Amino acid sequence: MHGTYTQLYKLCRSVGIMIIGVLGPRGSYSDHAASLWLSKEYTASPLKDISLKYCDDIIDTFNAVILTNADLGIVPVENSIEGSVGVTLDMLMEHEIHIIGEVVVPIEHCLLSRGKIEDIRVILSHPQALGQCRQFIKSHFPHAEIRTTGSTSHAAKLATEFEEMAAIASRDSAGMYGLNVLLCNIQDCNNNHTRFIVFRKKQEDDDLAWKTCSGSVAETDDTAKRDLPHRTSIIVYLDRDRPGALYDLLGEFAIRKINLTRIESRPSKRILGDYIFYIDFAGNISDTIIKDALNSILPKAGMMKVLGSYEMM
Ligand SMILES: O=C(O)C(=O)Cc1ccccc1
Repeated sequence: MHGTYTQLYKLCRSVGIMIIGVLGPRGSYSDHAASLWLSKEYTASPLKDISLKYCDDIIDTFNAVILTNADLGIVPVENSIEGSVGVTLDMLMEHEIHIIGEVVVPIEHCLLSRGKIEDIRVILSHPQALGQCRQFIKSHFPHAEIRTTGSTSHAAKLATEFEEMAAIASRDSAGMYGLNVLLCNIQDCNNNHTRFIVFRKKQEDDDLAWKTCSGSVAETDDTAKRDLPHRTSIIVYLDRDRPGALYDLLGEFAIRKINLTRIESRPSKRILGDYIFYIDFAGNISDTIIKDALNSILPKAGMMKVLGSYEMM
């Protein structure tokens, strides 16, 4: 199976097709995020040059880029109701990837089924979607069996099999899989948005953009894009547990008036109570002030990984 995919990728690349890994099947929110991103980035070039590879889950989407040479991957990273997508953060730490863009997608979950509301015994969806509709499920279907799936569109596909099954998924996937929309906008807060990241495999010179000093070649590329507001994402591990270590690290941003847009901790998986930090901030790694901040953090950190700078949405 793996060999067949690899041959297919080689063929696509040889004829100039860009392959993008997303959560499948068709109709997932990741699929929608990919369309939005492509329409923004590739307005001039025809979409026939792009081929989406539908992956079973987020880990497979990373593998498509890391192992089977998909050019890009698009995965959810955080949601305004449910917070971080833990598996995405873990994969960002585990693999050598480079973030090149982000897409923010408004999410309106619907309850889809072949049957009627009173038939529903089983509710299927991606864990993030189930989390975003936790109160809805508890109040409307307190006795339903809950089953998790790799994506919301996979849930919709499965729900076509039995009338007692309902999927929490997008309105688009109802049309694609021939399901009825029983209820719409069922998430626990009206304002529901998910941020997706667009990434590729890390290249050797990606780190030169912040490791080289002012006036170097790396600093001068892509000047037009640098004028748009950018976000930079890094991962830091502090190694030695000491009072004020995080304060000290964050101070490097504060003294330069760099605006942090997100900070998230995740277990290091070494020992209980040991964490790595995911930090996003406004600015581009090609900017001198950002380079200075990163180069000042480097000696204070046990490990620092720069994930990339990309246009803010
Ligand atoms: O399952 C999907 O459709 C995804 O793309 C993951 C997801 C699930 C719920 C909200 C946003 C993204």
